[in-house]
Parts: sequence; structure tokens; C-alpha cells
Amino acid sequence: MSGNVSAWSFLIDGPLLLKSRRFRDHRGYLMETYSGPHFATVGVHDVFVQDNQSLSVQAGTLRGMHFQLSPRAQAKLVRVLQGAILDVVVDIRRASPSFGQHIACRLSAGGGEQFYVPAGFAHGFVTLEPDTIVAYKVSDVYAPDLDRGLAWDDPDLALPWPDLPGGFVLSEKDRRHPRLRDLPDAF
Ligand SMILES: Cc1cn([C@H]2C[C@H](O)[C@@H](COP(=O)(O)OP(=O)(O)O[C@H]3O[C@H](C)C(=O)[C@H](O)[C@H]3O)O2)c(=O)[nH]c1=O
Repeated sequence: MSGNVSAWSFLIDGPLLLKSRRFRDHRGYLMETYSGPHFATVGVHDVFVQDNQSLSVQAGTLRGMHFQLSPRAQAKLVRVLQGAILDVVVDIRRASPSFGQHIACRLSAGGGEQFYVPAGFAHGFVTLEPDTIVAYKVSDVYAPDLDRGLAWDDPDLALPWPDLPGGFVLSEKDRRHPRLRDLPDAF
């Protein structure tokens, strides 16, 4: 706890759930959504070089599971500006004792949580409300030639996506990623 940010770790080493203190007064609140020195005190040491933001109009929009290969592997710091998501990461570090295991966190604009995803994890989310806006920092720039994906519905991973009667809204790219067992060595 740095005073302005708290962090919770998981059984899988690396990812963190972060919550920044909201300084409330009669006008509303202020919070530090990112502070290099403060976040370093709770284990986030990456230097983030790019901010991304995506709008997903329909609830049930699923983006994932994505990662970039070295030397452009990205750590990510994910938060929700509007709406809510189920954020999911899969450990794809082949030497990791938790290889193939996942963590899922519900993130919402109201909750103000952030999910820190180190390099070495595939990342994706499904939106739980219409018009959900996700903002995330990345520790390296976009490298399309090193951008890779893992099948969101890999039966070996049993990712905890919600049952949605209408199914998911996916990009064509996200319909075609390989299963983990068919993924060339990623990390
Ligand atoms: C990620 C990215 C994309 N783009 C361009 C490439 C495409 O023309 C367009 C949409 O890209 P994409 O379909 O890959 O966007 P998402 O499906 O939201 O992918 C992202 O969503 C999941 C959850 C992630 O974790 C990744 O950060 C990222 O892969 O934006 C850029 O120009 N820069 C970028 O940094």
C-alpha cells in the first residue's frame, strides 16, 4: 500500500488487481489512475509507453486472447472507463508452473479496479454491458508482425466466459487463433 494504491496478488505469480484511492469531497472524487513511483511500491515496475482505448457497443463483445511476441511483449494495465468487463489472462510462459492456467477479474467503471497483466500472458475480455469503454496502458508499442492470439474457446483452458444467449461478438481474427497446444513457443 503506497497510500494511494493497494494491490492484491493471485496464486499465479505476476498479475495484480489494483485499486487507487478515491479522494472524495462534495464535488466528487480525484484518483491517481497511474503513478510510476506509487505503482512501483506495489510491484508494477514496467514503463508504459502507449495508452489504448476501445469502445465495444454490444454487451458480449469478446476481444482476445492477445499477446505480442518478444522483443515487443507487452505488460498491460487495464481499466474500465464506462460499463463493465470480465477480464481474463492466461499464463503462456512455458517454464511457468502455472502454464495454461488463467485468472479472471470483473472490472467496472464504478468499481475503479485496474488489472496489471505482465508480459507472458495472453489477455482478453468480454463486455458485460453495452457501450463499454476499456482503457489500457501497454509497455511496448503495437507491433503487428509480432501480434499473436490464442483461441478464446480453447477447450483445454476452460476459460470462465459467461453464458450469453446471443453468443459473442468477435472479430474475424479472433475466430481463428490456435489452441495453446498448437501455439509455437511464445515465451
Ligand atoms: C492493439 C492495437 C491495434 N491497432 C489497430 C489494428 C487494427 O487495425 C485495429 C483494431 O485492432 P484489434 O482488432 O487487434 O483490436 P482488439 O481486438 O481490441 O485488440 C486488443 O484487445 C486485446 C484485449 C488486447 O489485450 C490487445 O491489447 C489488443 O490486441 O487497431 C493499433 O493501431 N494499435 C494497437 O495498439
